[in-house]
Amino acid sequence: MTKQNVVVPDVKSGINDMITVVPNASLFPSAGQKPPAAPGGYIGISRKKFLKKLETGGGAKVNPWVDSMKVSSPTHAKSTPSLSPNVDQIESWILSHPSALNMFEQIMAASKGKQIVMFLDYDGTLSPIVDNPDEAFMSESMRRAVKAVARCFPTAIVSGRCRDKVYSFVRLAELYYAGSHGMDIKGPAEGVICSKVNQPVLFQPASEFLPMIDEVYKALVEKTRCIRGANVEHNKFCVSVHFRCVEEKKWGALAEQVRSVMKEYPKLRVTQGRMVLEIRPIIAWDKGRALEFLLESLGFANSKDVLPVYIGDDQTDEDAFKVLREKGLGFGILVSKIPKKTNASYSLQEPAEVMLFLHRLVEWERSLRGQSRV
Ligand SMILES: O=P(O)(O)OC[C@H]1O[C@H](O[C@H]2O[C@H](CO)[C@@H](O)[C@H](O)[C@H]2O)[C@H](O)[C@@H](O)[C@@H]1O
Repeated sequence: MTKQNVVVPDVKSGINDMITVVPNASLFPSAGQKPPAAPGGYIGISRKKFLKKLETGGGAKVNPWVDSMKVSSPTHAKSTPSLSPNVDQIESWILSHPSALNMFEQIMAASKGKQIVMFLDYDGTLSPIVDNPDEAFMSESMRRAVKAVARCFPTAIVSGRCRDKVYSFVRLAELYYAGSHGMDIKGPAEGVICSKVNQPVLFQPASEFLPMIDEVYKALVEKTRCIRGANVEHNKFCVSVHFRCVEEKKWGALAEQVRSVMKEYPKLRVTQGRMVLEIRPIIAWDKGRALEFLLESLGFANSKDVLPVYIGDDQTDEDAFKVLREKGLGFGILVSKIPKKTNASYSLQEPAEVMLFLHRLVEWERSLRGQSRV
């Protein structure tokens, strides 16, 4: 196997999933290479303990892909007390990542004299996590909340999904959409002013990978056909292999099939999301770069007059949180019920709280403008 196709920069978990992060680790370490780093993103298990878990009887290493798949599984975490954070850890995490609802006034105080720009992840942020990715619908009340926010501030949806697919869920033409983990960016529909310079926005930095992604999608569908519950999703510039509905004892077989395909594609990498393996091009582009691109196209390149607020639940959202933190710009808000290592400043527990936060934003903006409350 070549070095390129073993890149696994992030392994994350999800909301109820006891997620862990394995930054810059390979899922398939080659000879002499260290096993994946400890789940540094997870609060509640030490690196030493995690490495120990990688060893089975006789010292044979468990397939690290399967291991990280297990660690990100709610059933696995629930049945493994050592993976659960204790009360002290939860309290200390809440102190360092307070609720964005409780801190609303402080957040708004920081926006004085600045243009707020909203960035919203989709799955797990605007819609609850469900078994079937095709049924991750957004509620009408959430749609109304996002629509109201977009009337007040430039608003973008930033998703791992194919842009058309996420648009079919959100159905609001006035938004910016960054699909395929930010590799497919489009501004609001024609007729809606979409940037300060009033130019349409369309950016696809991974176009040359389209044929390869089509090919790998077909190969993955074929190879995983025999594994009940496996679901391969074509996200245009990337592919998702879902294992949420695959029996845990089959995860090894699934990982093996994915590996057998991926070894032929050194220009693609695999990362892990919430019960999903994500296959995408090895290019220096992610949700963080998409955020920067959108701010620039809105006329806020290197500007201090902007306050971006990014809300997301996923490991891929960490790229955007990191950009905000490094630039000292705006705020990241992590949607999670459990402590996780994050670059976000604040937290919200679930999509219902995201909706409350959006409502408060709109009320705040309207009260500032002296408009009547709807
Ligand atoms: O960036 P996002 O908008 O959060 O997209 C990330 C992935 O979300 C979807 O998968 C996740 O949600 C599904 C529906 O709730 C769930 O079944 C799955 O287990 C989750 O991983 C989407 O299907 C993926 O293609 C996205 O990459």
